Amino acid sequence: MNQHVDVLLINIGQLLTMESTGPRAGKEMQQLTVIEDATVAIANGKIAFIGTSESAEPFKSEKIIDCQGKLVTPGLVDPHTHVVFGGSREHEMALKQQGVPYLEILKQGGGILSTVKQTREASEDQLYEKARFHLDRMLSYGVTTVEAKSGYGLDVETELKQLKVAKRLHESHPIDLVSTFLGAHAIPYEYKNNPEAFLKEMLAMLDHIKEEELAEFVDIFTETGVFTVEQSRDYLAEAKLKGFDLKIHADEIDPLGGTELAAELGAISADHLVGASDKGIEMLAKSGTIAVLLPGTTFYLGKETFARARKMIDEGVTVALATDFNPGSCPTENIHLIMTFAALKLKMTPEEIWNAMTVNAAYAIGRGDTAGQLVVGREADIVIWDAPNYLYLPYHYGVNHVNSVFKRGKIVSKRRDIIEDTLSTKS
Ligand SMILES: N=CN[C@@H](CCC(=O)O)C(=O)O
Ligand SMILES: [Zn+2]
Repeated sequence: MNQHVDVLLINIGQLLTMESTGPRAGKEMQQLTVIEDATVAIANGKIAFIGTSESAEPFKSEKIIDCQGKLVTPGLVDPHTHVVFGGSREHEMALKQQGVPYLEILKQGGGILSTVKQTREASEDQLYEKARFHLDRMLSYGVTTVEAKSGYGLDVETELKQLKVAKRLHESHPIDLVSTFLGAHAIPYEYKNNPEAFLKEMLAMLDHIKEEELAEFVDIFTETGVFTVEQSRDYLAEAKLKGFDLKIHADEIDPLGGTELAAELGAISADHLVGASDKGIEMLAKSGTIAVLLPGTTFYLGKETFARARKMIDEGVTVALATDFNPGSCPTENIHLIMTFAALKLKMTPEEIWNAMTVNAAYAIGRGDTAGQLVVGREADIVIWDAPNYLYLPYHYGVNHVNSVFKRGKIVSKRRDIIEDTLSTKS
């Protein structure tokens, strides 16, 4: 008897399974399992079959989707975003054009601190609606799992408000959200002359955050004029003792040594890394700390020098890519654009880019076992692309290539009606 499944995707031109037993480091990032002329069967929200059409057993389904030779992949994972925030910062564009540096705007009370003011003023519901709008857009780009940082409160009440919004969105939005506590994102005005006392106040929140399951990771912005390497080390060591995995905004603008610190503390990821030293890169390769690179930010900050992705990969580092979506240094949800930046500015190959946005991105936020791969028995988070092959996305830039997005086997975003759903049986 033909096995009954809920959805059958047939006539897939190219299928990337991204199947992997762990994060892919260095040269392994060149590996890609590509199945030509493939079929995927979905039952109870999970993948029931994946393979060539020829090898597919006869299935029965009320929903057969003819993929018309298109590319099909796992849902993308965005492992570094600041998606919950109030307001916007378009007025900073003119300052940028005049050449005022990012850290100077922050020093003058703008930048992150401007978003802090707007986030403090917003109600929980306002923040929820605004973040939902941005998440809908991310979903439309084929992103099915997202990391979300707090860090625009810099006080107990607003940091908790942001984390609660992320939790509510995780429960209500098709995208899965993974939360990071970034209370140490900047020094608030109230603590201008006493950053240590501020860090203490943020650390005092950790027990409550753990109890209420409001975040899995603790992050800090280690940067000139923000937190020093020494302050970051003490802060993160304490967070680790309290059972949190660690992340660092490391060497984004000035090469202070945040990369080395991330490796030393066994952080799950070190993010940005534009100024990472040779030693830092070597240490990342040894510690297995994932390098989350954010070329959209480097572009938007108007920098000429990008993170040394080639050196990292050549030396055996595990690299992931993310949008860094936020209202200041990278206001875009367009992860396809990040693919193109990764190709042209980081000189990453298409194979490395796909690994960096699926398998490795999932491992960078502790979701390696559930997201970023299409494997029998896993949840069916799948994207059908209006593209003939995986090379096409970094190549044709600046636009949205998604045809349809499935989350747990259900279509949650459908941009084009060219796929025919037919009521029939394939045997
Ligand atoms: N650099 C620190 N944090 C963010 C930017 C936040 C902002 O400018 O609002 C980042 O990752 O780029
Ligand atoms: Zn960030």
